[in-house]
Amino acid sequence: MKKFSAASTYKNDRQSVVTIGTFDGVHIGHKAILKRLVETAQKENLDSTVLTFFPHPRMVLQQNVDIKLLNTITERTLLLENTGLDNLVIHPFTHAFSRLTALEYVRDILVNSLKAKKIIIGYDHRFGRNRNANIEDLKEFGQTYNFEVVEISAKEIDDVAVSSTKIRKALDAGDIETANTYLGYNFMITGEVIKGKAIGRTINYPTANLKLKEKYKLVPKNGVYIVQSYIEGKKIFGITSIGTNPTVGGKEKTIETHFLNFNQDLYGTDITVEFLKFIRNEETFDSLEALRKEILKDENFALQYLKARE
Ligand SMILES: Cc1cc2nc3c(=O)[nH]c(=O)nc-3n(C[C@H](O)[C@H](O)[C@H](O)COP(=O)(O)O)c2cc1C
Ligand SMILES: Nc1ncnc2c1ncn2[C@@H]1O[C@H](COP(=O)(O)OP(=O)(O)O)[C@@H](O)[C@H]1O
Repeated sequence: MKKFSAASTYKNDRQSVVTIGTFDGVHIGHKAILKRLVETAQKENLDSTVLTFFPHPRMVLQQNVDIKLLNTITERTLLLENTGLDNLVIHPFTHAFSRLTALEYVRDILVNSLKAKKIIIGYDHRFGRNRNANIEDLKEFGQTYNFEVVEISAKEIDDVAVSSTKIRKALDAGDIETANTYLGYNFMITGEVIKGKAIGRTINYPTANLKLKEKYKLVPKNGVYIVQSYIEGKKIFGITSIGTNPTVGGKEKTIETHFLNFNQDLYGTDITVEFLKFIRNEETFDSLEALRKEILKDENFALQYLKARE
């Protein structure tokens, strides 16, 4: 897959079949569209091209809204790459871009830059300044500029019944199983292991504290989860606590994982934690000993759950 950091840098002799969207999550609904894109391109001897935007339009247009995304741009890029497409254009979504008229957008970006011969798009897609234009307008532009519009119907979209919003809501409620089913992979968070208060080891539960690079990454609701990671290529299960650690008087939100049957220095390394199941809400305990006993229960619950899955 070739990656381009703006439509203006796109270079290609071949014409393309294009699909456009934010694709946050690259979930099973997105994957159905992307599969169609790649298959159409192969059949018609065109390049398959995805036009996506970063930052998320709402991060730019509604700056007071603290929008959280299912994927970092790195994750989105990797997930899109795995669909087998030829070209990924990550176009900077700026105020200036949002002010382009429908005509300017179609002519300059889709036709002149991306050489669109065919555009596969959802029935409710809107574009151009103030989202003024719709799919019927796009079809008209197609007659002027000689491209075809393939509409994905409401039924096709409803049949999948998946949306990034539904997945965000599931994660906000700690419903990892629903989120993972819709995503088609395990929801994950990547960060660098940093030093914490070094209390964990004193209760025999050392925890790798993750520092996230991206402020906009969605973190599931506070609580305790069963997770898995790949450390030096080996799958290791763990129990993750998300929250402010009220028992030890914490204030900042932390994401910390105790890996099961594991003893290794992880400071400074990048770790990806894949979420498998919610165990319980975060609680305030009277003592560290009471917390230790509860974590022991969490550990046993996780071991049983993982054993039953085998
Ligand atoms: C599985 C697990 C469950 C946890 N549950 C809670 C909890 O319910 N309440 C709480 O205050 N802290 C909870 N913690 C966080 C501990 O307070 C924290 O790991 C401990 O203070 C060590 O912090 P440190 O990494 O800064 O040394 C939990 C930690 C783990 C690993
Ligand atoms: N089973 C384990 N799970 C998580 N971290 C472990 C484990 N064994 C050793 N470690 C190491 O111990 C560190 C955590 O110890 P801890 O006492 O909780 O200190 P901190 O407060 O700095 O996180 C981890 O960052 C990692 O380097």
